[in-house]
Amino acid sequence: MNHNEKPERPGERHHGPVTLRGAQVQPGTTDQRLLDSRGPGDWVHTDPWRVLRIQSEFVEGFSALAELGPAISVFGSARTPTDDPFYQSAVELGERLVGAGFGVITGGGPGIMEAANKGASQAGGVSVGLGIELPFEQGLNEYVDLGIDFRYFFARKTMFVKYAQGFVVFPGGFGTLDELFESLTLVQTGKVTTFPIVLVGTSYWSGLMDWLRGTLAAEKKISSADLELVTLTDDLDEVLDVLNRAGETRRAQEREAVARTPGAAE
Ligand SMILES: C/C(=C\CNc1ncnc2c1ncn2[C@@H]1O[C@H](COP(=O)(O)O)[C@@H](O)[C@H]1O)CO
Repeated sequence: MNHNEKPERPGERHHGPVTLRGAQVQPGTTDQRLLDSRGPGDWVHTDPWRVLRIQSEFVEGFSALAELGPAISVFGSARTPTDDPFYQSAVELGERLVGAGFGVITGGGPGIMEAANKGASQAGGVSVGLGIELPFEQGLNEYVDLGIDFRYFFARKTMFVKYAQGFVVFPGGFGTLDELFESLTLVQTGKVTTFPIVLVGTSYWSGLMDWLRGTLAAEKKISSADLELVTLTDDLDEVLDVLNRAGETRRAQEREAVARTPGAAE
């Protein structure tokens, strides 16, 4: 009992504002009920429990990445072998992103993800891997210096966007397309602003770009301006240029926002 609680009469229990008497009084304490319980475990497979697990992925991700500086998310095929020219290009991009003051975020897996992490780590920068639980064991690639494993794709995808200033996308399959189109939708609908999306590999991506222009834009399912949300190039200088320019725009916007804040000029 603490000093401002009412004294308990025999057969009576107080829990904060609640008074329990007679059959309402449960034996033992709340701690005992938590620690001693040995009930069936099937509730861990229920949706209310999953909601807590999902929540914990956001909490873990937000706390691990809160102090990450400016970063770029790099995507591309998990199946790209180390002797593929795009692997080498992703290593170089990782290095150059670090040189330009960015950390590198990837899905933490093999292929292009490994290459970008390798470049970032070798250049002494921040190399982040956001792994995903898959039906087969694989683990984070060896060049990830800050790794988080996710059960849920959607929680992981939030981190790719929230902690990056832009996306660079190398040739890839369904996973890469999913990440590309999610980011395009977020930019198109204004959910993220000043967010460059760069596709590396003109010959790989030009069929898709032609289809977006010739079918989606032509049939007015997207506007022609939406096509300008993407930069298509083979040139890493251009990739860096696009990302740096967006970084400058973002910093100018932040300065303007501060200047508009009441009392900031005083
Ligand atoms: C296919 C193999 C391993 C898959 N391992 C992955 N680990 C982490 N992230 C992955 C993995 N596979 C896909 N992703 C995500 O999707 C993108 C690549 O998918 P794609 O279908 O290969 O284009 C990638 O950016 C990740 O975020 C066996 O080697």
